[in-house]
Amino acid sequence: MTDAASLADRVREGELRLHELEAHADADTAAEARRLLVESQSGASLDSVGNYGFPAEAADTAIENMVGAIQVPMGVAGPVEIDGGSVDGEKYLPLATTEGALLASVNRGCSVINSAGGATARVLKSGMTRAPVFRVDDVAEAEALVSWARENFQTLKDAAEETTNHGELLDVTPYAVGNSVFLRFRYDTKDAMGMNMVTIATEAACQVIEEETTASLVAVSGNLCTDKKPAAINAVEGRGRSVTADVRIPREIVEDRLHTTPEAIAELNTRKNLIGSAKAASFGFNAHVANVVAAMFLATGQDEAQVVEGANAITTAEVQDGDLYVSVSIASLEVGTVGGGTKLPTQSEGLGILGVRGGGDPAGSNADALAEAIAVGSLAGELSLLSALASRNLSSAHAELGR
Ligand SMILES: CC(C)(COP(=O)([O-])OP(=O)([O-])OC[C@H]1O[C@@H](n2cnc3c(N)ncnc32)[C@H](O)[C@@H]1OP(=O)([O-])[O-])[C@@H](O)C(=O)NCCC(=O)NCCSC(=O)C[C@@](C)(O)CC(=O)[O-]
Ligand SMILES: NC(=O)C1=CN([C@@H]2O[C@H](COP(=O)(O)OP(=O)(O)OC[C@H]3O[C@@H](n4cnc5c(N)ncnc54)[C@H](OP(=O)(O)O)[C@@H]3O)[C@@H](O)[C@H]2O)C=CC1
Repeated sequence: MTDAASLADRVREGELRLHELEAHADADTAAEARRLLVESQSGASLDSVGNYGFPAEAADTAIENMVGAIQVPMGVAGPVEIDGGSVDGEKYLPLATTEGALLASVNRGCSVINSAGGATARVLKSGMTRAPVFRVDDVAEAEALVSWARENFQTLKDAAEETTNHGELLDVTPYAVGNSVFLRFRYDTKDAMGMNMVTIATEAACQVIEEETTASLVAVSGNLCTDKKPAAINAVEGRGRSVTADVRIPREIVEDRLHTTPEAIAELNTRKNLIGSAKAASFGFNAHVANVVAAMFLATGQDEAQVVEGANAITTAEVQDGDLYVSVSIASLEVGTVGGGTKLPTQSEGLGILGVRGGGDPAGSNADALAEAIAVGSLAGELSLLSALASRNLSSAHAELGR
């Protein structure tokens, strides 16, 4: 019997395990069986969680033990005019969030950017990293490993690239601490965010290192990568895409549309985003770039834990000949348009709104375009929030739209 109730009974009786139901029924039935089990054990209703709008099978490489889907509302801001290295023209920005006032804020920023003639965005550096950690006997061996890695880059590149059609090893940077050696591998992963790709490729290179040197691999990830943790190395060296967006806004537009002045925004940016962040020892010298990064990550199927790195952003604001110049530079924005969650039906539609679904031509251009769109969305959000703070209407806006 493979109906959901029978499957749930068989799990209760210890005949089947919760995670192996897909071997006995289609993915939707397996998810329904799990809901029945969880509902009976917890007393919770999972009616809404079970009311999802895609075949459960489409999520088979995205989740295990699936019971349904959490639905986050999605909206659009814009369209916003972007002059990018890989994205060009008017684009609606897809954002998924539960924070009332966020879309209104980004929308206002987009509308002001349009009135100023559009924003410029460029990816300035690109490369996904993986840094395995090796054990050696002492510092003499550490030095020998570091020298070997420097002299044998081509050998490591050949081994790594054997595992992928798209990935290219760009460089390997060694770091040694006593008898621990870290080799930070950096790859061009084209349109993939690349964490699976670079982990597989680096593991192949590590095998060669163990064969050719005295070093022992302790772990393919030694945290100097650094993935999904706050880390200065990403803020300084970059990880994924390092992307910048800017705009110059005439004074009249700042006064009419943002209810403040270029001077007030520039002062606020210095005291809040620069001095305040420095005093807090924050990596994020910005107001709420993470808001836009998180919302666009959810809407386009990115790995949501990497919002940690996406918050490594600096916002600048200055008065130029009476007008306002604002920029946002995100050091480590880890995005892809193929692989991972980008394949899911709703997320893939989110990418479609930006015209960046799947692989780009040339390879890598779609992920660059996505990074540039996120940077412009962040710029719009910064502009609007800084204006709301400068004109003292942040709390009233949230009281009106978010409660
Ligand atoms: C809320 C506004 C935009 C009002 O701003 P306003 O200027 O009073 O609004 P308006 O009614 O005059 O409309 C201006 C434009 O805003 C947009 N707009 C206006 N309303 C909507 C709406 N309902 N839906 C969609 N778009 C909307 C729209 O573009 C509109 O132009 P139009 O299209 O009409 O020509 C403004 O007060 C604002 O941006 N406030 C800031 C809110 C914000 O950024 N919240 C998120 C961040 S807060 C947080 O999470 C982080 C924090 C604060 O803790 C970080 C930190 O420490 O700094
Ligand atoms: N393994 C880990 O340690 C971690 C994994 N993750 C997860 O990894 C996933 C993302 O990894 P990622 O490697 O991006 O995705 P996938 O593992 O889904 O692999 C994407 C693959 O798509 C192929 N591909 C097809 N067209 C292109 C193109 N135009 N550009 C680039 N690649 C293309 C590549 O194959 P080929 O290589 O053959 O060329 C590439 O390896 C996410 O689900 C994330 O949550 C996140 C953090 C850590």
